[in-house]
Amino acid sequence: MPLTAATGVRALPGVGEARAKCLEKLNLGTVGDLLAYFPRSYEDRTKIVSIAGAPPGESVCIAALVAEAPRLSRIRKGLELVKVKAVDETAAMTVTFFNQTYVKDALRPGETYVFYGKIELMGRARQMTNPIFEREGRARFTGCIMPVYPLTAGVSNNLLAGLTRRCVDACAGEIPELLPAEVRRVHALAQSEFSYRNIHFPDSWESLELARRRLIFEEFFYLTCGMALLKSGRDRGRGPVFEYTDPGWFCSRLPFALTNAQRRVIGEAAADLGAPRPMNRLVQGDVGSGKTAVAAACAWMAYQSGWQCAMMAPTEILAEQHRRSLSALLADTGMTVGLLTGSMKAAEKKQVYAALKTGEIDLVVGTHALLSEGVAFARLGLVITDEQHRFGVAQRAALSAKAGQITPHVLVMSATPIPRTLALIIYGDLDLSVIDELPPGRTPVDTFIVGEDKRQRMYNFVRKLVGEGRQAYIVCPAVEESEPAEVPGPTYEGGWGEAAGEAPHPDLKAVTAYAQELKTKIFPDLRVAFVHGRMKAKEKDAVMSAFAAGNVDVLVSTTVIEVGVDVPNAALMVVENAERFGLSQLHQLRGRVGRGGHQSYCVMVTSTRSEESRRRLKVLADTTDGFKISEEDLRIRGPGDFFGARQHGLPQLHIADLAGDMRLLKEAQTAAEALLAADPGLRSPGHAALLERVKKLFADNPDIFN
Ligand SMILES: Nc1ncnc2c1ncn2[C@@H]1O[C@H](COP(=O)(O)OP(=O)(O)OP(=O)(O)O)[C@@H](O)[C@H]1O
Repeated sequence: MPLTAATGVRALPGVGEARAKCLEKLNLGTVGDLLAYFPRSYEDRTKIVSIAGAPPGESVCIAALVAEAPRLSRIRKGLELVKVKAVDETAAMTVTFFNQTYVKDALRPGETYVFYGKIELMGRARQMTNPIFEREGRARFTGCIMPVYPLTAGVSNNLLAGLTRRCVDACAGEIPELLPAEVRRVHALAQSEFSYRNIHFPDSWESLELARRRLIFEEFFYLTCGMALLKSGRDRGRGPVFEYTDPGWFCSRLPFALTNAQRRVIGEAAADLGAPRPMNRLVQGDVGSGKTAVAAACAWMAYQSGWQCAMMAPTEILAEQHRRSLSALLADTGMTVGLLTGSMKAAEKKQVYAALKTGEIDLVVGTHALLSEGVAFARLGLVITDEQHRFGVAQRAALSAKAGQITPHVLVMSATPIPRTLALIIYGDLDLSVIDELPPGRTPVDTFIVGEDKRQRMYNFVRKLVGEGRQAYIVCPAVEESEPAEVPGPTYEGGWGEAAGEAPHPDLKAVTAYAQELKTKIFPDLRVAFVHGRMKAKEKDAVMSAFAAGNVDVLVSTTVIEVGVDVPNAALMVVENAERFGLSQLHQLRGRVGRGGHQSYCVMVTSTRSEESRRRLKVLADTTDGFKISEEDLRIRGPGDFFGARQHGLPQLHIADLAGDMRLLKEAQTAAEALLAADPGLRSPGHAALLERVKKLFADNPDIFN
């Protein structure tokens, strides 16, 4: 039976049940999976030299004749040696294999093999240890550019290379060419078959580059098309038209005058809310730029128009805080604000469910608990998510689905400024509003980088500020707090950001121990408290509330306070082991202070000697512009770290890298835009296969195209 992309791996020679199981661990179930399993690097095995001409210590290929029968000797138990003499016209060498007895029969005297390995000189004798070899002329593992695949137990590189070679030979030509000819011509892209052949078994480095370019472009192209289709799909939905879209009264009674940027963004949202097409807007604002007021204004317009609003936050502390600050901003509006989090008692939840269903609650703030089955609304018209890259397309869609037949308006808030090209990809389905102005009267946070030698001075400084009536945070990098499970559920809720069920991080004790030390030895006269993600929600809330109320002077914390926590009286942020944080994260942490009228400070304590780390931290000391910082962060760490593993909710990319291949990303964006302008929705029959492929890339979220 001829191989096709759909053929299971069991049909390949040498793959039995056990091997198939091992391959499954790498998600390799079919020939098509193997074809799309790209090497992570390549080994240059193209250099073929003579024995005498081989530079010692360098990996090379040598074609040599096996001069005599290999000899097997047992040195001791568990150590067996096969030695063989090989010659070419320039010299002889001894080839030694440890614990590979099969070699004894595999190498035949009088035949020529190509050996790939390093020549070592022992006096004047030449020797090679454990080389890879194959019969001359086969050129499967030697004399070529060898792909190096990501592996797992039971799957060797040679096995994968062998299987993939078979698949490529049998069906690379069958892979349909989905990139339109015009796109390939304009962007000088290689053909599909060529690219699949050469990404696995490049015939030269130039061919490899061409193949990579095409495949990366292709992936970006599908991604951009997908995001654009998503957006146009949303645009076609029917939204609730808000009759009341004048935020004037709401704004006039706020305790502060809105900034121009806030006004503009509220205006943009109001225009969306009054239109029949559902709003899909991302509000990006640097830390402390006042996004909450924008959310409140929208929620109020929903209420005035007779619709309910749901706001989803990534953590319980934030949900609770949003509820507090929204309640304050909406105090005299007559709106009922509710809270729904996973740690609430079942009876409390039930009450909220009922009140949402009857429409008694006008605005509900909550965590992922809002997505629970029991949650149903009377008239959900507006969904707000506070993202920080934590929800992504699928979860936003899940909350919107609670609105039943209509497509509610969606407002996404993000405090992590991201470079525009990336924003287009990650939030490509959204319109963008930027709050690019801070409320007046904010003095920039003074930022210092200090070493261990200044620790005592830092403590004195904490004491001095507390003496002046301010409060301080001291953050330790102990636990990966801010990495919630990707899917909503009890893990996230219960664990509050740390995967529940995992053994506590050994450093966690450090936070508690450090807090204890501060409490008893360093600041016995101050009110010191601590908070971390493994505490029960109630305990955390109690500590946070006490801090917010000014009843705690020094709050020792893990990064649970990273996003959004708002205590204007806090004027000092100390970050321990600052080198262990990402720049954007440090920027977020710094954003927890300087929120009131007080001069505020950020002290980054580090004992790192690494030049690179110090340079990174200096970026932060030099600028307070979140966009600049995020660009630098992206440049240094790449998008994986930047967003946390797969937190952006995008399909997983096989070969393209969102930070590294920025130029190709831009090219692909341009090409996709042009194609979609000519054929919106990719409805022409000639693009049917392309459309299928785009949908497949988003297969994790099949609903998003409906
Ligand atoms: N126009 C304004 N004038 C004065 N203060 C304001 C203004 N807008 C908001 N604030 C205050 O600034 C603080 C920060 O606002 P908010 O919490 O909405 O910021 P944010 O954009 O959500 O920032 P973060 O992402 O860091 O939480 C709050 O204490 C809020 O009351």
